[in-house]
Amino acid sequence: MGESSITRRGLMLVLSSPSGAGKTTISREILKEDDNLILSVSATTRPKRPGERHGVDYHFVNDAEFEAMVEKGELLEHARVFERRYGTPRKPVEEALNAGRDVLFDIDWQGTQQLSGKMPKDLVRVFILPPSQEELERRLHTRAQDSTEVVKSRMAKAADEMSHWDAYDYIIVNQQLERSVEQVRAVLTAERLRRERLLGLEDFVHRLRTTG
Ligand SMILES: Nc1nc2c(ncn2[C@@H]2O[C@H](COP(=O)(O)OP(=O)(O)O)[C@@H](O)[C@H]2O)c(=O)[nH]1
Ligand SMILES: Nc1ncnc2c1ncn2[C@@H]1O[C@H](COP(=O)(O)OP(=O)(O)O)[C@@H](O)[C@H]1O
Repeated sequence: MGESSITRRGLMLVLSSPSGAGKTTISREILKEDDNLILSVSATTRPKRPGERHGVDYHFVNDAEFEAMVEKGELLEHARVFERRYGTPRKPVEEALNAGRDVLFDIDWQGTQQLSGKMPKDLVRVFILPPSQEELERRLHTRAQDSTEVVKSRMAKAADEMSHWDAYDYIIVNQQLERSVEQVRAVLTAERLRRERLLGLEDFVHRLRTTG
């Protein structure tokens, strides 16, 4: 039996949420069990939290280094969040997509908006909401790596961030973690089958229809 000759361009799976809703936790679960999905590691000027690793969680850079990346056009998108700068390195993304690999982005609504303008066909946008305001606050405290002051400022911003839900294709309320993870997987499974992403389909069907 021959293999089907259908291949596919990679897709860009964007996960956004107000800080603390659970997107980092969900991303890690998805990445663990998906060989064709890689994480886009952003550059940021924010300080490293305990447990975070340079080049794995973020590329931790200073303001001058970040500005140099912007100047050289090395970032696909960039934005300011909580007074810090964040951006997506372009090269790894382009290489992955061309190789048929999918890329997961943990970026905010500003970055999503920029990518929507640049690469609308490759983009699948998922917005994650907390089940309630109380639970969001509880999760921010549980994470316990930010000062009370930072938690307060993040709660204040959450209301603003959540107003951008309508710029996303899929909305997931992260109540039970396992269920949310399943839901993101379902989106990924379906989006991978979209006709527009498939390459070599005409030839494949032509051969299926040719007798002899
Ligand atoms: N536009 C943009 N946003 C990013 C990027 N990397 C991270 N973010 C967003 O910046 C915000 C703060 O991220 P972080 O400091 O890691 O705190 P978190 O809220 O615990 O994830 C989150 O909303 C991220 O999605 C990026 O490369 N571009
Ligand atoms: N479904 C869930 N139920 C309970 N706690 C959760 C759930 N999802 C995430 N958390 C917890 O909430 C906190 C914030 O999650 P995190 O993934 O860091 O959020 P984000 O990346 O959106 O800022 C973490 O302590 C995490 O373990």
